[in-house]
Amino acid sequence: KYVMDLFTMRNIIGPAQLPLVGNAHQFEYGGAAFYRQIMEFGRQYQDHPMFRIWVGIYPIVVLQKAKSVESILSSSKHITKAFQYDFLHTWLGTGLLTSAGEKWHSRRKMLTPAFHFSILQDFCPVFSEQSRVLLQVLDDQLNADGQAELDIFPYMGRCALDIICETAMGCQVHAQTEQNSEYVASVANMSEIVMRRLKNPLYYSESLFARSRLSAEQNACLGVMHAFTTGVIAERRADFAAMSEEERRDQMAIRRRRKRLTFLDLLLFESETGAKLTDSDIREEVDTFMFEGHDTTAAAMTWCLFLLGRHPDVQAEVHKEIDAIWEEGRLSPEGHLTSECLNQLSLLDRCVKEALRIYPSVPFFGREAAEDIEVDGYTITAGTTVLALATQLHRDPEYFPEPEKFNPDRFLPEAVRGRNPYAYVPFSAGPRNCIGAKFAQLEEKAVLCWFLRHYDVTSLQTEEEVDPAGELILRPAHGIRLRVQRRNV
Ligand code: HEM
Repeated sequence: KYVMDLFTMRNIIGPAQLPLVGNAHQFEYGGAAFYRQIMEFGRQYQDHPMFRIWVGIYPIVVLQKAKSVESILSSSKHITKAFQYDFLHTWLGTGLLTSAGEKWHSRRKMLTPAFHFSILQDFCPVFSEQSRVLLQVLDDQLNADGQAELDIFPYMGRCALDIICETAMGCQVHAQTEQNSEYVASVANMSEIVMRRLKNPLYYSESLFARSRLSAEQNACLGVMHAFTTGVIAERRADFAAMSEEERRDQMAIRRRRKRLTFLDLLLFESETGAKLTDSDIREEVDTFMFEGHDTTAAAMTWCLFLLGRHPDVQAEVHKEIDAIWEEGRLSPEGHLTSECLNQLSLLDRCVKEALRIYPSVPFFGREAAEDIEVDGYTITAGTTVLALATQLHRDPEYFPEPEKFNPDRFLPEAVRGRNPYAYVPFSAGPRNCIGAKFAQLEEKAVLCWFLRHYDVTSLQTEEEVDPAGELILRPAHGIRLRVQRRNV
């Protein structure tokens, strides 16, 4: 296979490789340096629809143009994740993100209703309540002038964790008030470990990896993360078990009618009735949604605040748009932001989209070519790992002139009209797109709306200083330092 791959890949441009080692000896060890390196490859080969790298004997074809990405993402054939996702199995099992075939199809069908638009509206009060907790926590950090300088990323991580636990799992973990970030920190470590493994072909062997220091670190992270998710399931299961059979069915009937079936309730319900999910089936989905549902939005909100802190003119306009909600009395009678309010925040919406263009929370995602594919005149053979590099794709000057510039107007309706939809894919696209995309966008806007209603932000780092680290999530390697100043509202 290796020799065949060497032959078929010969036409695809990429850095010179060594026999058997490929480019592995060149890969930078740290996440931030690796991100810079991959982006540099992208720039070097920007006139090509793709480039290839070799991790030992395994080729990876990196797609960085809308048309080449389209040929993979739009197809219902190439929906199996690249074999490198197997490195996530000890953590996420074969939950929705990592599963394939019939298992993926049936789970996707089962879980889609839990993120239906009508349910999202019910989550809005939670978004507001948890944002208020965030404001209290931040207020405690302010000095007498109502000011503080802090790294905002961990605060966003804990806020997003509280939100996903309450909305999807129906349980409160109080990560914000108890400053409990052991789970959040373990997710960050795990993400780094998986990336280190991905870059080192020796660690593709389970037995070699099991003997490494990295594997011991991974086990420690898994202990923390699985204990956390097991606790969440146990709490919800106890509530569930306390009900009689009839009550349970009634509860489900009531919730279904009101369309308020939380994600975890749905799994527990299915475990007792239809699909007969086992405990480990439930755990892998809870692990998957807990990770995908908090780390991605935390990074997205953080990067958006960083960019607004770099562009005070745009921030001033966002403040005006947000203040109008309070001035015109558009909050719900309970004082929450409603989905209608949030849908009217068109400038904030464009800022969120533009931030996801420059700093997509999921910087790359991979598929296995299900059959030989012709892409822009190149043949990619069946079984090859294909990677969509969102960070580079989103910087294609054909669609985004002056790509490094923060310009929310790129997402005005007239600018979007006619643009190839595959030029911008922060939530991936096609059948295996992000199931939580709408949830994420609403949550981001709600939290940012509360945040910016109460604070002015100034970024204390420049774009050159923030150093994004390209791991499973695009996280700021040294945090995002902001000066927050309480507003007079
Ligand atoms: C700004 C926030 C988010 C971004 C940028 C994002 C992005 C993505 C991307 C790019 C993928 C495809 C990954 C791949 O193919 O490897 C994905 C898949 C997924 N996302 Fe998100 N996501 C976000 C928020 C969320 C939230 C809030 C949830 C859950 C509530 C979620 C749950 C999932 C799941 C379960 C998948 C796998 C879907 C499947 O394969 O069928 N994501 N997301």
